[in-house]
Amino acid sequence: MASSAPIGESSQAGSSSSAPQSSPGASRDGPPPAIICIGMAGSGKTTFMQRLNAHLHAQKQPPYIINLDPAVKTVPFARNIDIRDSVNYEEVMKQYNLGPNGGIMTCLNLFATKVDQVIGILEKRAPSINSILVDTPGQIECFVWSASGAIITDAIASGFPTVIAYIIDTPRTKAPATFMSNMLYACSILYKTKLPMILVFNKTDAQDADFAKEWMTDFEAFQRALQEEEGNDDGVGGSGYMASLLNSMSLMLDEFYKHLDLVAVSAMTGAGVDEFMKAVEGKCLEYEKDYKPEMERARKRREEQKLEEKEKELGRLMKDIDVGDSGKKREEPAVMSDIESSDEDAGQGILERDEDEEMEDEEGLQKKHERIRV
Ligand SMILES: Nc1nc2c(ncn2[C@@H]2O[C@H](COP(=O)(O)OP(=O)(O)OP(=O)(O)O)[C@@H](O)[C@H]2O)c(=O)[nH]1
Repeated sequence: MASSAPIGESSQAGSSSSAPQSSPGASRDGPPPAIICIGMAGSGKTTFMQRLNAHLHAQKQPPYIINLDPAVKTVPFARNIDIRDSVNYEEVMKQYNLGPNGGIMTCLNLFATKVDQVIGILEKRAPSINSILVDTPGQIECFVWSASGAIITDAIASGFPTVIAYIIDTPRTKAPATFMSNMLYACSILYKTKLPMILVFNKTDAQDADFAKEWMTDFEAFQRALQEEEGNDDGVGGSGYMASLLNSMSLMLDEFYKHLDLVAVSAMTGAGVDEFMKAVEGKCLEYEKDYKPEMERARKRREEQKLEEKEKELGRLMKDIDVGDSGKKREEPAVMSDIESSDEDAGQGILERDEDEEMEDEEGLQKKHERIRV
């Protein structure tokens, strides 16, 4: 179990008082939106975050930034909360004898045990911040498919209107089959997180995203492109099972596209960032209207189930006590909490950074890590 760095306080979080109306946070009452950046390795998540950060700073609406990538060496922007302050990735790998992906997942697991503190800090900061940006590990599955990824995402989404920005490397998605694979992945993330999603076609300075817009709005155009890729005229994707698989998948995706916004951006040049922020506003409204009520219903169901299970367990325990004590009466616990173990660790460990903190060099990081024992 990772021991924790002391909890620090930032006095520099962005102020909303001077926020221009174009900010998603400024035009809303209630909590600021959270944007979780997810994308394949190398799709440009970090560069996109850097661009958003610069854009929001230029508008005098500095975002609140959380880095959830424990393996990243350097991050080119200031973070308010950084997973690397709580867990030492190298140390975790060494101590638990893990590979790179296992190391990331274990770091996320350790961090997830402190998520209530992160939410506490965010709630405290909420009145004075305009938006929350969350960077995730490049090993997408470590975050999206891990229990800790879900715990962190759910915790943020339960308090803040949350939008998933799925970053796509446009030049690498030009081939119809790759495009479809990427869309299927986006579909699975949408299904897993159940949060509003924006498809961010990045690197449009190198390859425009017109083809993607066309394929997402014109089913026949995509079918034609698939046909051309396979180099045949006898039906999409050739013959046999492959043809029917591609046909069914593209039909399914056609329905899925209705729930998505597509934005073409270049994290490198800054093109499309305004459109992205507008899309975030739209998705925040969607979150309030559709996602939040559904999430609350799901949470209520889970709580009811948990209570039911606890009652069953308590019943079993009482029976065991009666049987095991051969008739001798024991003192019964007064309340449920008397028989539950308490998590002593739960209230400590998250360090909130000073926004003015310098970007760490290797030496600085090393020193920080020495404070952190895993
Ligand atoms: N041409 C171009 N290159 C970009 C753009 N955005 C990012 N890149 C490049 O893409 C590469 C990967 O960018 P990163 O921001 O590190 O990508 P990432 O998704 O954070 O990477 P991981 O965290 O390792 O998964 C870098 O070489 C960037 O310079 C863009 O808009 N245009």
